[in-house]
Amino acid sequence: MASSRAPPPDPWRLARKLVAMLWFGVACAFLLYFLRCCESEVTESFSLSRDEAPLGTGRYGERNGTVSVGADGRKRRKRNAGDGADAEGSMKEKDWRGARRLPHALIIGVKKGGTRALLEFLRLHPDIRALGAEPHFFDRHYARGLTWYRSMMPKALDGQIVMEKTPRYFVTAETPARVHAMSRDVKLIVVVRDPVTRAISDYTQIASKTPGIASFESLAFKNRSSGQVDSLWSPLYIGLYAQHLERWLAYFPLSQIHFVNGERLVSDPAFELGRVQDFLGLERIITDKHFYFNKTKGFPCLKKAEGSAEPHCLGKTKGRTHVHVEPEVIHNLRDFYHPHNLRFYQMTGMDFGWK
Ligand SMILES: Nc1ncnc2c1ncn2[C@@H]1O[C@H](COP(=O)(O)OS(=O)(=O)O)[C@@H](OP(=O)(O)O)[C@H]1O
Repeated sequence: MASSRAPPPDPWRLARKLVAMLWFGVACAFLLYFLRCCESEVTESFSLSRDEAPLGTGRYGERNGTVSVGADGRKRRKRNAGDGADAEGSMKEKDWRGARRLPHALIIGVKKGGTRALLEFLRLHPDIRALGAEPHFFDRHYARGLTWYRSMMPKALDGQIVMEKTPRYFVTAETPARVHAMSRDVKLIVVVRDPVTRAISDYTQIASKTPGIASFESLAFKNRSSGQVDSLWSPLYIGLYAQHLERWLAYFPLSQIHFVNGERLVSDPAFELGRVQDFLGLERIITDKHFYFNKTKGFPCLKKAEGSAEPHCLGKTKGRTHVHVEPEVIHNLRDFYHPHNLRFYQMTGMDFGWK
């Protein structure tokens, strides 16, 4: 009688099946990993080819149906009620979805004008992604190329404005042409402050790092007795705003350059922030509700810092006590800057009221 029992399984066949299944599993896992990993790179190379465009057209916002085109033709992310304060947090969660892009806006100066305060305040805006450090790309690291520069930028969603600040850009001769070569549409922001106070602030910082440095009074003049100012001494040279602006105007129209009043950034930060948000084509989200005046610091501070619930003032190197400078020297410098300031007011169409 024939047996009805099935023959025992062939161990080799079983092993081959198992190996094939294992390979299939490994291949699937690899494929999934590869797709996820490369998603941001695909977006990056996409935006790299769009270096000319001020706002790239990465696809994430579009896929979510959250991008609209504004009157200026720029794409904007639509914000839901409640978005804003926690937008940065949610951005961090979704960081892998963003793409690194070249900046759409630059704070190009001036040193000691209040550039850090402006950047810190702007970072509260959910449509701004700002690099914290100063990359010094256009003045020091230009040879590293735009790919390097782009890799320094924080990831941003479609419609978000990427920006950085390097105050030295305003005064370096080669920078305007280089910035223009990156993008003719980039928006430029300059925080200006009374050039005499700015020079003293600059010197105070230099002196804090240079023990034994000569006095401000002796460095400010080529010849103290004749009152001939040394306009090439860096703390004084930076304050020749009209001269520096002229170089930028050879490449960019005035309408593309926004001037922040450094004194008013201290006395009324919400006012200046409102103007900057308008200039950047952003909804006015940063308002006086975000600031309080810290009596100890003597400066406006943030009620809540970016990504935190804690109040935040700028560090010790911002808003420090200036070195004493003889009143007569201050008077001489005011006279020296007077015609330069008038020219600057004329060029910008703004009277900053420096004495
Ligand atoms: N809110 C707030 N808190 C502190 N400091 C403030 C603020 N707003 C503007 N400022 C002024 O910013 C000055 C420093 O300017 P910068 O940030 O451009 O300096 S730097 O070039 O980056 O070194 C700094 O200059 P000094 O007062 O001379 O230290 C401040 O006057």
